[in-house]
Amino acid sequence: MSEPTGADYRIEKDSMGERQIPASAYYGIQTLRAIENFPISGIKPLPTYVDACVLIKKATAIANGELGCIDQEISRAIARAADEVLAGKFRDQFVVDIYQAGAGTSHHMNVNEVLANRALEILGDEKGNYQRISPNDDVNYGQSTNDVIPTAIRIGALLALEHTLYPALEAAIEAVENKAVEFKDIVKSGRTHMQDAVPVRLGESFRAFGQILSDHMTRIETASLDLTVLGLGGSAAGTGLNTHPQYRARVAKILSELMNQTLQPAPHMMAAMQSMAPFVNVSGALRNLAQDLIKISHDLRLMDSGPKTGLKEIQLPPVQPGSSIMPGKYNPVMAEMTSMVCFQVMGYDAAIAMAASAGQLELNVMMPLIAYDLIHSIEILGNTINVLASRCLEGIVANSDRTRAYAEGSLALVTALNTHIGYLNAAAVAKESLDTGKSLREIVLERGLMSQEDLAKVLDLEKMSAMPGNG
Ligand SMILES: N[C@@H](CC(=O)O)C(=O)O
Repeated sequence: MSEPTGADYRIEKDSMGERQIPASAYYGIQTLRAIENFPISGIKPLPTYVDACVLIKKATAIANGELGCIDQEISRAIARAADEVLAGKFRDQFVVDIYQAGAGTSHHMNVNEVLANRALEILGDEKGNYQRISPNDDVNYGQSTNDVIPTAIRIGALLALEHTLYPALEAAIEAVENKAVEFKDIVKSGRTHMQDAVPVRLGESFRAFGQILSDHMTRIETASLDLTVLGLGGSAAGTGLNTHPQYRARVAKILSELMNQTLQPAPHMMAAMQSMAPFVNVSGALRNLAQDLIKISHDLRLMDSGPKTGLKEIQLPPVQPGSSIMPGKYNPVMAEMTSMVCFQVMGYDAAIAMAASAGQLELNVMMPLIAYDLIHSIEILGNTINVLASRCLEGIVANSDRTRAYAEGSLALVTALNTHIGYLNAAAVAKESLDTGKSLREIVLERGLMSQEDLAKVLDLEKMSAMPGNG
């Protein structure tokens, strides 16, 4: 980065020396060094992660102000600066690459510097006058990256779940449950091993999707309970050095109020700071959802395959021309995109697992990777499920003639004859039907295995495909 010139810069000083900082910048010298050290991915911190860090800084400023650890006026200025960032201002000032200093110290100092400089301006002072408000001594009073960042990952994940994933899952569940009702009488051939199996109802296939998704939502909600237990107040190593005795409880209470969610201090700060288990747990629940979502999106693609040479049991809503060369082609693009996002979530989960296992003694320095991968996982899954619901699931149309024809022609219907003519006789009927093209009905009657009347009762597709209790 080239140094700014003339009145365009201010001089800031840290333990390594002096540097020129662009006069307009709210970040400071430690952020500048991190920008230079980590030109890695070009990916800046996720807005939700910035929100999480800034919410924590607001809570710590209020707690430390109330406890007399920092000046009241400074506490109020930091809290106001935090509110401005939360309202969307200064977002371009959070600039450190996601692959950065272990533990997240660079991003953390970026947050401390932006809030200190904006708080200085709020008090009518100049940016960079750290004698008055210091990023380290005031904004970061009684805190360390080591307790702030694991807390920020918790808060960021909770925000992302609440704002993105849960509403999307609710919309998708509602969409497939509506389809379950709409398709309740539509009989289709079941398929196991990708071979003809006994008939089912298309509506039940969608009811199953709904149940699968709502079970995942419960699993994720259960896993996320761990995120509400905070190591904030442990400072550098979990002992709480430099914190007021009442700080832990007070900051958790203030953060709970800001989040409108019950958060509590961990029974053992060191454990909550060192162990990444809560993140692995949530990520595992996301991976689990992703795996079933892949299954569902693949099922949709299979059932929609065609239009002339595939199953075409359902029609997914066409949302864009599919081909750059083949006219009139509409591809199941929403389902395709869903699978890709799910693979990414599974990749993030593998990276999170490796990072989580790399803690040493008092700290796991791999937290920046966990922060990005976990929050991004939640958000891309949420965004995916949201558009999958509105642009695909809600508009699915059944091709009931096609499903009926497949179901009627399926050899697996002989399964219903097992209890009447025995498995071996039924297998012989199926084989003859496959070899000769004659219908199952015809062969059973020819062989005198059942009366026409009994056969009609047994080969009743509606009865065969009914779920117990659903008629
Ligand atoms: N991660 C730092 C602490 C901090 O940045 O506050 C360390 O343990 O050295």
